[in-house]
Amino acid sequence: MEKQGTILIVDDNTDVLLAAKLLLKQHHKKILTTDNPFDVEGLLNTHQVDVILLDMNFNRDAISGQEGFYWLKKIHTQVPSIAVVLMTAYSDVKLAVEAIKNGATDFVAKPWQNDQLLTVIATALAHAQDKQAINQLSRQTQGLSQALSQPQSEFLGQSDAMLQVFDTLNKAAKTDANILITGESGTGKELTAHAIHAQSTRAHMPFISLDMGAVSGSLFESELFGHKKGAFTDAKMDRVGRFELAHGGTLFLDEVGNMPLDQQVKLPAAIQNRQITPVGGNQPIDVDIRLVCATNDALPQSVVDGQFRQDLLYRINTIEINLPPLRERKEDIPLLVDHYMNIYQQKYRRELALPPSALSTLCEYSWPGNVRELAHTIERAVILSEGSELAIHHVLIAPNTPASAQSNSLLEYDTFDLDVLEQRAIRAALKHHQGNVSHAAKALGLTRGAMYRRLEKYGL
Ligand SMILES: Nc1ncnc2c1ncn2[C@@H]1O[C@H](COP(=O)(O)OP(=O)(O)OP(=O)(O)O)[C@@H](O)[C@H]1O
Repeated sequence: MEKQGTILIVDDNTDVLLAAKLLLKQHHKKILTTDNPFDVEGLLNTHQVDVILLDMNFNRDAISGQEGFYWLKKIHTQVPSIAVVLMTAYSDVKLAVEAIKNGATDFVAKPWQNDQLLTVIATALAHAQDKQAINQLSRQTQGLSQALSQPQSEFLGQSDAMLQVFDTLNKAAKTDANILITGESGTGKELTAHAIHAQSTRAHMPFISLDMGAVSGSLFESELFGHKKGAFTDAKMDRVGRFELAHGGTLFLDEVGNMPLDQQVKLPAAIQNRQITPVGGNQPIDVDIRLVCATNDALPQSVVDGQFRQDLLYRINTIEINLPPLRERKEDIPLLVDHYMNIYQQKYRRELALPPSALSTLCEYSWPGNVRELAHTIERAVILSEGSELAIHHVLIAPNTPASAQSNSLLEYDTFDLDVLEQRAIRAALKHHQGNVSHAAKALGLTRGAMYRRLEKYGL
C-alpha cells in the first residue's frame, strides 16, 4: 500500500523522537521531528503536515500537561484541520479527557505499544484527511453558491409589462412563496429566478438549479431527492439530491413542464412538507428551501391534457410571474440594444454608431427567440460590421418581411446553403410554436439537446 501523510513529532527527548520516527516512517510518507515546540510554527509554514504527535511537557519538572494544551491551541489557530495526538509519560484518564476536550484527536501514553501508536496515528491521519476534504468541499460550495447566485446579467426593462414584472418580483422575493415563472424561450426566466434569489433573504446561500428537460426519465427522483448506496444497480455510493443541496437557499426547477407524469407523484408532498426521502432510504430529511420553477408550457392546459398533475401546479404557482415576449414590449428593445451594444463593443474592441434606420429595423422585427436572439444578433452585427455604424442587414434574415413571408422564404430556395436553410427552419418552427423550444424541437425532429446546440451555433 502507498505510504500516506506527513507526520510531525515534537518531543524534547531526542531518543523518543528517533524511536517514533523509525517506527512511523515504515508506514507514512514523510516524518518530520523537532525537540523544540517553538519550531512548529515555521515547520507548518513550510510543510503540509497532516498529523502532529505532540509531547505535553517540555520542561523537565513539568508534569501538568498544560504546556501541551498551550501548543495544541496555537497549532489549531494556525492550521485548524491538523490532527494533534498528545503524548505524555504521566498519563491518566482525566488528562486524556481534557486533551480531547481541548481539540486533540487522540492521546497516547509513553512508553507506547508500537501497534497502538500506529493505530492512533493512522486514525488521526484519516480524521485529518476527512477534515481537509470537508474544508475543500465547503470552500467549493461557497465559491459555487457565490458564482451561481450572481445575477448573470443586468435585468432590464422599461415597458409597463416589465415594470409590472419587477414590482411582483420585488414583493415576492422577500417571502418564501413558491414562484412559477412563465414565458417563451429567451424571455429571461432563468434571469428572473436569479434575481428572485439575489433579492431574497437567502441570497448568501446556494442557488441550485435543475433543468428538468435534461434529466432522463428514471433519474428524476434520484436527481431531486438523492439516493442511498445500493438503492439501484448504478447507485455505487450515497448521493445528495438537489433539494438537499439547496438547503437554506433557492431550488430552481427549470422546464418543470417537461417532467414526465409518472415522476411527478412525490413532488407535491415534498414541496408541501419541505421533507424528502432519498431513493432507497427510510429516514425523511427536512429541507429548508425556496422553490422557483419555470416553464414555457401552458401548464393549466397540460393539466387538462393529463400531462401535469393539478396538485403539483397548485403547489408551485403560489405567485406567478409571466414574462411577455419581446414583440409585445417593443419599448424595451432600444434599452436592450444599447445594453448589448455596450457589452459587445467592449468585448470586440469596436466603436460603432447605431443609425436610426438600424434601430427601427430591430424594433420592427418579431424576435421569436426573444432577448436571447436579440443579444446574439447584436453580437454578430458588432463582429461583422465593417464601417463605423452597426450594420444589421447581414445578420437579421429578411428583417422587414412579415413572419409569414419569412417562413415561406424557405420554399423559395434563394440559397442552397444548408446552414442558412436550417436556421430558417428553426426560426420558423420557433415562431410557429410561440418560442416553445421543446415543441419546436419536436416539430423539427430534434431532441432538445440537439435543438439547443443549434440555437447556440446560430446564436438564436
Ligand atoms: N430583461 C432582460 N435584460 C437583460 N438581459 C436579458 C433580459 N431577459 C433576458 N436576458 C438575457 O437573454 C438571455 C436568455 O435569458 P434566459 O436564459 O433567462 O431566458 P429563458 O426564458 O430562461 O430561456 P429558456 O426558456 O430558453 O431557457 C440571457 O443571456 C439573459 O441574460
